[in-house]
Amino acid sequence: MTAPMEALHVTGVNVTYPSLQHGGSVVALKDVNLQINSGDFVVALGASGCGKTTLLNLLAGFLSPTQGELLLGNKPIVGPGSDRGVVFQKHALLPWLNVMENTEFGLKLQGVPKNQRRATAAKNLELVGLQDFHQHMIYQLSGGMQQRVGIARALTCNPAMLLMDEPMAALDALTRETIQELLLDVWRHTNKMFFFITHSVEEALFLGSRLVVMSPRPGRITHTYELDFNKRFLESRDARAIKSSKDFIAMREIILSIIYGDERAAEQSEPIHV
Ligand SMILES: Nc1ncnc2c1ncn2[C@@H]1O[C@H](COP(=O)(O)OP(=O)(O)OP(=O)(O)O)[C@@H](O)[C@H]1O
Repeated sequence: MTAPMEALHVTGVNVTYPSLQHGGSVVALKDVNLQINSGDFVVALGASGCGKTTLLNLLAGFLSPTQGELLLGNKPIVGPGSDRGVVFQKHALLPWLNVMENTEFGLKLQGVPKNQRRATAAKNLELVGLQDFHQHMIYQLSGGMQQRVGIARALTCNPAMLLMDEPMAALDALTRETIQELLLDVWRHTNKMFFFITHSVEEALFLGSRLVVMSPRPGRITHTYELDFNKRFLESRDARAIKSSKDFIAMREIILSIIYGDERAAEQSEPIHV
């Protein structure tokens, strides 16, 4: 069974939260518009508080917009669903279950027969290089291996879209690079929509086929860039050569100057309240 080839449309989305500090409301997202097609790897980057997690929570269906619309295919997003898999930063696996049981968990909840769900989970564990670790308990795995289980688990219900909120943030630099490369292989293999949040400009440039830069107060998308460093990696397999290339470094400096500018501006301003 392949995931349906459908696009995600975010149109005119605003989110305001009640502000505990100031009594009024905080505008977390303002007039956000975004389209993601099958095979797009969209990375969101921006200064702290620019609304990245709020946007991911909307896509996951954990949160509803104050205004605007989110459509996956023809269906409005009104809550979490098996058409979207989420990979969290950490602590999302069930420690009392082994690797296979964690990976097949979503299919078990759906009532899929054991043989069938084990076959699907095994395929996804192979995709992330954990074919020899089915029986391991989560505490027996390194942080990088745990994130591989997280990715396999998020893929197991064959979602149209994979949502990732800083999934590499807790990993050491070397493991992080290995998982970045693995993620690009998974992306090429599955051709799903990927939405990925990071604080690392280098990671964003390396992974994304589209980079959306967000700016805080109020949170909005201010810049969009189409990128091909990921495709260049998939052709050459030489991540170091790509990350040290002139155009990669030039793009990194452009993005850093935007984000540093936003951070300085945010330090000097109060959140926008309504
Ligand atoms: N539940 C909430 N209640 C009130 N305000 C919130 C809530 N969640 C987020 N905010 C505010 O909304 C804004 C956007 O927050 P969000 O977590 O989406 O940003 P972010 O870009 O993911 O930040 P970071 O990079 O620091 O994780 C911030 O000003 C934050 O303080």
